Amino acid sequence: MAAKKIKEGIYWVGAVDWDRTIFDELVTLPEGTSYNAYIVFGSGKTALIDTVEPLKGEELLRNLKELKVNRIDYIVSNHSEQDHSGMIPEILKLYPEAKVVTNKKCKQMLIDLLDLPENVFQVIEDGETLSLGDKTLQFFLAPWVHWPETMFTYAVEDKVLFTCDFLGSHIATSELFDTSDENRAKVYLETKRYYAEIMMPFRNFIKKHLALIDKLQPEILAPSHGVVIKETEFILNAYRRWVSDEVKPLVIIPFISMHESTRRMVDFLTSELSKRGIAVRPYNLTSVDIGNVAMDLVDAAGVVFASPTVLAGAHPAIISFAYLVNCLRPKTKLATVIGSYGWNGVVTVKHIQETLRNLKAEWIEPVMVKGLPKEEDYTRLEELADKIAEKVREYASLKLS
Ligand SMILES: Cc1cc2nc3c(=O)[nH]c(=O)nc-3n(C[C@H](O)[C@H](O)[C@H](O)COP(=O)(O)O)c2cc1C
Repeated sequence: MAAKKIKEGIYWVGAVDWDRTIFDELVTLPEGTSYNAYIVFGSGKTALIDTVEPLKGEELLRNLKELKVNRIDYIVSNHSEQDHSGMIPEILKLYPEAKVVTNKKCKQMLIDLLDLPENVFQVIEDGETLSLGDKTLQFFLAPWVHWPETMFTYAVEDKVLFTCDFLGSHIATSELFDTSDENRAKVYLETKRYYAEIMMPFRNFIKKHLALIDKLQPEILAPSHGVVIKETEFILNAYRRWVSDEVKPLVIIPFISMHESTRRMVDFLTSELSKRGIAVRPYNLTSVDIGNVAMDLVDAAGVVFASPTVLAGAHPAIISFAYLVNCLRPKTKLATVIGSYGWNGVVTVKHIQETLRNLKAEWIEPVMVKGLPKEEDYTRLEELADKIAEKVREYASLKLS
């Protein structure tokens, strides 16, 4: 994709990965992705802000050539992960006069990850500025979105904030900005997916970073994946909702069933919750896109883990999912377990609860059934639906922060 102008003297020079389907060997990419690098031409100096995934490095080099960039004074590194930093060694070869501008932690990580030598760095502190002549860059440490060394770079006069992974989305597009109506829904969805999969564990750090952005009042948010954002409030408001403690009256039921017993319980509970006016979404974990479940976890009030007992514990697919939920630390307020067993179902409940030790949710009494659910088991599920519905209403009506 050719270089694109953002403002006078500021250009997108990144790369678009149209057909990438998975990231970190974990996260699916229904819309592909992009690696956004930017160049800022001041009257005196030129700064490149982040680079791209080395597999797409040719695209970055082509864009620099197209813009006739014959000197780079600074390579600003907002984040040391290789999809943004991986081309720094190549850029240093082509522009040996350049200094890598970053914070102390990021410097060490770049040395560790890319084997860069000590002498290429210029270390900055939180809030420090760097003059490019008629343009100024200011750096703000923004730890844990999503690594400890992450930071933002602000083009002060132009009011463009380069946030690296923060506020990003995995979208491959030829559109630089998010302005078209058709694009809006996609940007919202993919930004939510990105938040759910990458940023959600860092909710409390993000609250602080949003407060900083409120102070800066940038006109443009330029993340390192997906579209560049002109309608800043559209994305910032979404983030504000996601990181708040408010939940929606939604219950998700991730489930596995080998011989249909657990599935019958899931179908029945789904219907009973729906009858009680609670939004509910069962997810069969054998075929689901985990990103979709993660998006619901952003604001669901409750999760019901539904599993058969297998070899003295829960089904491994449920445990694998529960492990992920434990890492993502959603704000889910209540949780419970349902499922079927042959001779001992207690172990299943314990296995799931132990896996979810980071989840700060209220645990509701589980319903475990021997074999297929019978009349009295359906009655227990009705009672469970009553309890869940009552609690969900209570939690979803609270304005917690
Ligand atoms: C491979 C396998 C291992 C099992 N291990 C246990 C077990 O350790 N403890 C137990 O109580 N039941 C065990 N069972 C029995 C199932 O939990 C029981 O059949 C249950 O009703 C299956 O639920 P489903 O129909 O939702 O798959 C096992 C079943 C299978 C197929």
